[in-house]
Amino acid sequence: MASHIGPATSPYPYPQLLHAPFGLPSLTLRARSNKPIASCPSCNLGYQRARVEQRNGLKFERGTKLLKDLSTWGIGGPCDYFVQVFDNTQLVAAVRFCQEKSIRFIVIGNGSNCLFDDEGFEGCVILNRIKFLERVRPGIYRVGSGFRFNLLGLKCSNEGFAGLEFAGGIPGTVGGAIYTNAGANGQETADVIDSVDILTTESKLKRLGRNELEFGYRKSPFQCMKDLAAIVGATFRLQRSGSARSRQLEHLERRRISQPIRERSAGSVFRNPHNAGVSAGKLIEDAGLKGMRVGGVIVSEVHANFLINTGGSSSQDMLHLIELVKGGVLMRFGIELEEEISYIHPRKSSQTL
Ligand SMILES: NC(=O)C1=CN([C@@H]2O[C@H](COP(=O)(O)OP(=O)(O)OC[C@H]3O[C@@H](n4cnc5c(N)ncnc54)[C@H](OP(=O)(O)O)[C@@H]3O)[C@@H](O)[C@H]2O)C=CC1
Ligand SMILES: C=C(O[C@H]1[C@H](O)[C@@H](CO)O[C@H](OP(=O)(O)OP(=O)(O)OC[C@H]2O[C@@H](n3ccc(=O)[nH]c3=O)[C@H](O)[C@@H]2O)[C@@H]1NC(C)=O)C(=O)O
Repeated sequence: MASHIGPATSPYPYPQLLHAPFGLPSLTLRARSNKPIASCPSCNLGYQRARVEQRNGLKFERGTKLLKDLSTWGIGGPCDYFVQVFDNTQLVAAVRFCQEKSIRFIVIGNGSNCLFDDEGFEGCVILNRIKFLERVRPGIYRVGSGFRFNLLGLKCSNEGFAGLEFAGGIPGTVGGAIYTNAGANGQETADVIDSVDILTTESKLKRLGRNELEFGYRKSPFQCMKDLAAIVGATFRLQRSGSARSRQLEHLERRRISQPIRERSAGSVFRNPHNAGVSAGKLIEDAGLKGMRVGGVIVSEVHANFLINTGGSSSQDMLHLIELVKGGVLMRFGIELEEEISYIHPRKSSQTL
């Protein structure tokens, strides 16, 4: 998406309080710019004063936010700027701020489909918290893109409407689900979209009807929309059904048994290969790769398409294991797996691995 605006200007170092670990002698710490950091007068340890930039009621945290705290994998270093937005006006203001400063930005939801880098992100990370839910008519739900997809799925099914049963148990946001065209159990997000509201890079709000949007398996038009700043909301059209909730409970139970839901993962790492008639997870298992480990990352014994951060994993560990898995499947079956997750490069705009 066109989330990367202007050159990557990285005025590091930003603020972290960089106190040295307890017991260590006083150090002159250096941030990534190699500029020395001032000494703390009280404890004589190196530090930088935390800085927050305020603009139009928004608080931009500079250099203190660790991306590992924003991703389900628990991996990622600091971002130059971090801001949370709760409505469209704030989102517009955040995007304008980035444009004025010529800094890149990305919009994230729950970080359940992202691999951040240990080096962090030279730009601004906008955390989407646009969370309204409106019942327009029975079966028609208008919802903010920061609304939890799991919760939307549970509510709709409980209220007797079918189409979003599969969303139960999916850890992302509505925006992330639309962007990735999330799917499971034979259903996908695109099936029930009526329209999607977006913010363009020219700060225009636009409503796109379902017939203007072409989706595919784990593909949406938003992934290559040049003037997209963010998805801000969507309207879903569901069908009345007395069995939606019981179907959802069955899916949830199957998910609980077949996926390592309590571990640190990003769901399926690879898309299922097109026309191969077999899932990526099965291919990885049959290539003998379950349990393969690099540093803190392991191929799950429960579902081989899930790579688990067992603790202390680096982004390099993850990238390395992804390459090993791809290589193993290619060698054994001649099939090239394609990543489903997005890798957020610290400096480059491209997010493909
Ligand atoms: N089936 C399953 O069990 C699982 C499914 N998933 C899938 O991953 C999805 C990820 O959701 P979530 O965690 O919220 O997403 P993330 O925060 O992980 O973001 C993933 C990508 O989606 C884009 N994105 C997210 N929100 C928006 C938005 N409002 N507007 C435009 N682009 C957006 C971002 O693009 P950019 O970087 O370009 O800004 C980002 O790279 C889930 O909904 C689901 O599809 C994940 C785990 C398990
Ligand atoms: C988890 C995600 O979505 C999941 C979604 O939850 C499930 C449930 O419908 O179906 C897809 O997985 P999947 O194709 O691996 O589905 P599963 O039902 O788990 O497995 C398919 C087949 O492969 C076999 N299988 C799976 C994993 C494994 O390690 N070994 C194995 O043999 C299973 O036994 C089954 O016969 C989605 N993944 C993709 C890439 O399409 C996600 O997108 O992050």
